[in-house]
Amino acid sequence: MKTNFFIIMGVSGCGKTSVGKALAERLGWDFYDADDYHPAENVAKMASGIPLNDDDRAPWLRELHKLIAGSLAQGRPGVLACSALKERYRRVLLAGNPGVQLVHLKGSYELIWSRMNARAAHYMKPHMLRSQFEALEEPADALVVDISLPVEEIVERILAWHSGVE
Ligand SMILES: Nc1ncnc2c1ncn2[C@@H]1O[C@H](COP(=O)(O)OP(=O)(O)OP(=O)(O)O)[C@@H](O)[C@H]1O
Ligand SMILES: O=C(O)[C@H](O)[C@@H](O)[C@H](O)[C@H](O)CO
Repeated sequence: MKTNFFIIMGVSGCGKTSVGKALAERLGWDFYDADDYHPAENVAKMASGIPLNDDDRAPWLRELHKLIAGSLAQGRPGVLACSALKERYRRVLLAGNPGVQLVHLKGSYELIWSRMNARAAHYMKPHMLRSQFEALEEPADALVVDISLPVEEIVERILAWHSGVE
């Protein structure tokens, strides 16, 4: 199956936005950041230091599923940066959406912690990182890329995979 859509996933601060944008630019595909689709209540909850639960994420995931289905239906390939931490969340995103490839940006707690602390003001505060790792269920079917590499190199690896399988 030809890949028409990438979901760049992983815990907060793993580099989804940086890698997703750069990848979309290289491919000439549309870029979407799932953070832009959180309802205001979810952002307020995270900003107050409370992790989201399954119920908070459910409507957000349904919205993102529609987004992917809509872009595939229009024949517009895309890249979505989305935490997609649990298997059941990924099932919602992928249901009936063929040609979507997951890319898991994987790195240590310590590395991501240090990057989150260095990042300019963001509603997701570094102390929330523990809960992100607790929620994470690593996918078995993703392309896994090590985030200690520079963004450009991560993008090269995804592009190499993409050209190798098609
Ligand atoms: N491969 C990398 N090498 C060095 N720095 C990186 C890399 N990837 C991301 N960063 C930096 O780490 C920080 C977090 O990256 P980014 O915002 O892209 O992550 P994210 O997964 O989208 O985070 P969130 O989900 O919390 O929005 C940023 O300051 C970014 O510049
Ligand atoms: O599922 C979640 O808990 C959220 O999507 C978070 O991962 C943040 O929105 C994102 O990472 C921004 O920091």
